Amino acid sequence: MDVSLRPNAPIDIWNPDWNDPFDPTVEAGDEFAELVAAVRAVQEAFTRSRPDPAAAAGIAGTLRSVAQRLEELEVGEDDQIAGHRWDLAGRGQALAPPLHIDAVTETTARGRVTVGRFHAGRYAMNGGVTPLIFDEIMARLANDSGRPWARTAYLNVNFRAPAPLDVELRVEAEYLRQDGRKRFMRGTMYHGDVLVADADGLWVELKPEQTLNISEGGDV
Ligand SMILES: CCCCCCCCCCCCCCCC(=O)SCCNC(=O)CCNC(=O)[C@H](O)C(C)(C)COP(=O)(O)OP(=O)(O)OC[C@H]1O[C@@H](n2cnc3c(N)ncnc32)[C@H](O)[C@@H]1OP(=O)(O)O
Repeated sequence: MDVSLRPNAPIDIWNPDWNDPFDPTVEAGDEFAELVAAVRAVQEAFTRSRPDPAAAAGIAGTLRSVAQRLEELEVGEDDQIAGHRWDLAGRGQALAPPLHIDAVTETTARGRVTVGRFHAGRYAMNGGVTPLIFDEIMARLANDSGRPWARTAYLNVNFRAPAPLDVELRVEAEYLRQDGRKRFMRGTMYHGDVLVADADGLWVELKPEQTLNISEGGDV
C-alpha cells in the first residue's frame, strides 16, 4: 500500500549556508532516495502486518541479511547519508516522519507531512512523533539564514486535537524573537483548518567553546 511515505519532492529546499560537512552532491541521485523509500515501506508494511510464525521467521532472516550488507558499508556519522540529504523529506532519516519543508525565510518555515501507522499511537499520530516534527522544522528555522549553531533547550508541545493518519498535515514555524544567545520559536500543525498541535521552543546558540560534535571533546 502506498501511504505517501515516498520522498516525492524532488528538492524541498537547499540552503548552501547550512553548516554541514557532508557533501550531498555526491549521492544526490535517486538511488539513495529509493533506498530510504524502501526502508520506510518496510517499516510501514511491518507495522500493518500480522505474519504467521513461519512468515515472521523467513522475513526476519531476509532483513538480517539486509542489515549485514549495510553493516559492511558503515561510515562515520559525518559521512553517512541518512539525516544529511537536506533535499529529501525527513533528510533521508528513515525514522523521522517524512516532513517536506517547502519554504524557509529568515523568520518562517512551512512544510507538510503525512504519517502512516508506523508513526501512529492508536488511530492517530503518536504523541512522541509530533515533537519530532516540530523539532525538525523549528530547529531548521532556528539554524537557518547563516545563524550560528544552536541546540534545542526546551520544546513544549500542546496536543489540541488528534492528528489523523494518511492525510497531509500543514506544519509551520515562526522565529518569534532573539534575546542574546536565546532564540524563541513557535510551531503550529494543522489538519485543514483544525489546529492539531502547537509548540513553543527555545534554541540556545552554542558558545565558542561548545562543540556540536560532543564526541570530539571540548565543552558540551
Ligand atoms: C529521528 C530524528 C533524528 C533527528 C536528527 C536531528 C538532526 C538535526 C540536525 C539539525 C540540527 C542541528 C543542531 C543539533 C541540535 C540538536 O540535535 S539538539 C538535541 C536536543 N538538545 C540538546 O541535546 C541540548 C542539551 N543542552 C545543552 O546542550 C545546553 O543545555 C544548552 C541548550 C546548549 C544551553 O547550555 P548553555 O550554553 O550552558 O546555556 P546557559 O549559558 O546556561 O544559558 C543560556 C541562556 O539560556 C537559558 N536556558 C538554557 N537552557 C534553558 C532551558 N532549558 N529553559 C529555559 N531557559 C534556558 C538560560 O537561562 C540562559 O538565559 P540568560 O541567563 O542568558 O537569560
